[in-house]
Amino acid sequence: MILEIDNVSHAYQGARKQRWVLKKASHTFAAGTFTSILGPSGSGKTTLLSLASGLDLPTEGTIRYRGTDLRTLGLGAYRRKHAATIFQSYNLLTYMTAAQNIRTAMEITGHRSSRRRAVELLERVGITADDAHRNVMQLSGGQQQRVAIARALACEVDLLFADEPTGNLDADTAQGIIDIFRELAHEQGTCVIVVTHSTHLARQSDQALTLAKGRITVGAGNG
Ligand SMILES: Nc1ncnc2c1ncn2[C@@H]1O[C@H](COP(=O)(O)OP(=O)(O)OP(=O)(O)O)[C@@H](O)[C@H]1O
Repeated sequence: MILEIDNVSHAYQGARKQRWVLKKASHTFAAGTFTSILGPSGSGKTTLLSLASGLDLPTEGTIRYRGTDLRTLGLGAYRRKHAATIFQSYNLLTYMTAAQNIRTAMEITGHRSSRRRAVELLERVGITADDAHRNVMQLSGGQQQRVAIARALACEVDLLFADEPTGNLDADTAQGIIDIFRELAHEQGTCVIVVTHSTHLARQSDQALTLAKGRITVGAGNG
């Protein structure tokens, strides 16, 4: 298994006491699968994603990448080498062009920065060569989302996380993004894990999980 969430509990410190958001959540994820995670607002989906993508360590329990505890692997190394995340807000560098954003990600993750490869990756997600050289702030929300996906592809990792990737997009653009995720999982063997409120997206994933009461259950549930 590429990723194991093993009895993970997570608490945030409140004014007076700790508030447990995850309570002994467990699940294992295989390479080459596209998984959606549904659940009511506030159920801890983003928290689970941030732990699984190595932004923070769980209060209790273990997360393993190919059998190794992330504590042993180191969160920084895990994020650089194995896990890419597409955030709700895209987190693009706003003073750069789309291609420059991709090249920066290549440099940060230790890949050779190449203008040609950056444009290739952008074209793969439907950004034209012309748009690749425009400042990202001149692109639409859907295009910025695609740039964020191309940036994740540039990292050449085998785990891809996305938080509400189709939330602000029209139906056609959203479908294009879902198709990219399916292709990445099924043709490149990437493990794609997406947090969403969209049952349309969940129906097209290989596996829908629901987070409720701090635990993960298999199936789309009522979330
Ligand atoms: N950094 C933090 N500090 C304290 N509490 C937090 C923090 N992040 C999240 N929470 C709380 O943890 C709970 C779960 O939040 P989380 O964002 O993980 O839920 P979610 O399922 O992703 O919600 P949504 O669907 O609305 O995005 C919420 O009650 C939230 O207020």
